[in-house]
Amino acid sequence: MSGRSPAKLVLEDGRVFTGGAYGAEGESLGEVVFSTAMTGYQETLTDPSYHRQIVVQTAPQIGNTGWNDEDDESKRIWVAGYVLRDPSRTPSNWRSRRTLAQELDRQGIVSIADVDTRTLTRHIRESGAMRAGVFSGAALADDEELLSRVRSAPPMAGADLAGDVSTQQPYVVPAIGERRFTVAALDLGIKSNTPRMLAQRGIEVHVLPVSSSFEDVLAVEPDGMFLSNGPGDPATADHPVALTRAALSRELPLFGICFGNQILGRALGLGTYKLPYGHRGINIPVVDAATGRVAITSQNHGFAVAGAAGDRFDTDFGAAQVSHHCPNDGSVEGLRCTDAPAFSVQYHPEAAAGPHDAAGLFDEFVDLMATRSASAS
Ligand SMILES: NC(=O)CC[C@H](N)C(=O)O
Repeated sequence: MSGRSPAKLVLEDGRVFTGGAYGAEGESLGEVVFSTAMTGYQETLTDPSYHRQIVVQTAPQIGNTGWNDEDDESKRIWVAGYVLRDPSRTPSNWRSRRTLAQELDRQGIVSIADVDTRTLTRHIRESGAMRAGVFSGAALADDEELLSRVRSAPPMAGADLAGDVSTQQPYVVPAIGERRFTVAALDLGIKSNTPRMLAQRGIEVHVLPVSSSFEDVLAVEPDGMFLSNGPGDPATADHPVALTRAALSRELPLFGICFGNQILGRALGLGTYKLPYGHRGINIPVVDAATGRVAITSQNHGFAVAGAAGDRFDTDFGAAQVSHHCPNDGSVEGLRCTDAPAFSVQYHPEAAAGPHDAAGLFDEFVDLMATRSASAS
């Protein structure tokens, strides 16, 4: 027996899972999604792309390395709630400062443990990601009442969330070593490791609020523009799409990750759609159309760009193609312009804790800026 007080996870379709209260007690509402990552839970919890989502970990034991003061991907935990099978009772790691449960409690994240996460994950795979709520303590009530609270929450489709997570003020992450390039990074929910990996390549990163104008972008005299990951439905990201179109028409070198891939897709005239249950994990294969090579990647998205493996299409900015796809479901995993210096991927080259197969994409961005500045001078 865990000794935990009762808690419930209630799904929008009426399915109820019982477990024990973990972290903070109370109520959390969001979209329930599962991640198959078996490590890196601290990075998952602090990834702003998980804003308004209740994350289920399929790995049964989570929390073994506790919580440290170095690995956060942002200033806080963003997941709305957390669902676990069997949290570690005795974390052990030289960097650990407190337990996962303590940190969830400290940040008020209402979570649930002792859940049959295997059954739950199968249910989400069959019925799709949907709204849900975690309830414990004073928030517990009968199932009908809890279900009506879940159904009153806003769905993820149509949610415009980048403004909730973006920085209010611009800030600069200096280049490590000699500064080679300056990049304007639009913060749609950027993870700390992204500016770090750019900085390691001699890039001075100006992280800009999502509300920035194209004049704000140009004011940093950028050699390139970067579109970050972020939460919410890409169909709502009209302003970032407009900024991207402005960058494309000026032939400003551009690189986008995840939400950034969806925004580039829209800027090129493609649609986006909601996947049934998304891709969340750290061992998801991606095929490169140019070489046929497969990379094992970290992913976290619920939407995708409409298209198919290897598609070539005309855009307002010349030709472009689907550069990568996922062999699991055939969905688009990358875009590349042929006539403009722009590319993007749906997966995460900045992934920490790994895998690192895709880290070379940051070098490609550097090469794109180097080619561009050589041809301009
Ligand atoms: N990690 C991300 O950038 C996610 C992008 C988008 N919110 C999605 O779920 O598809």
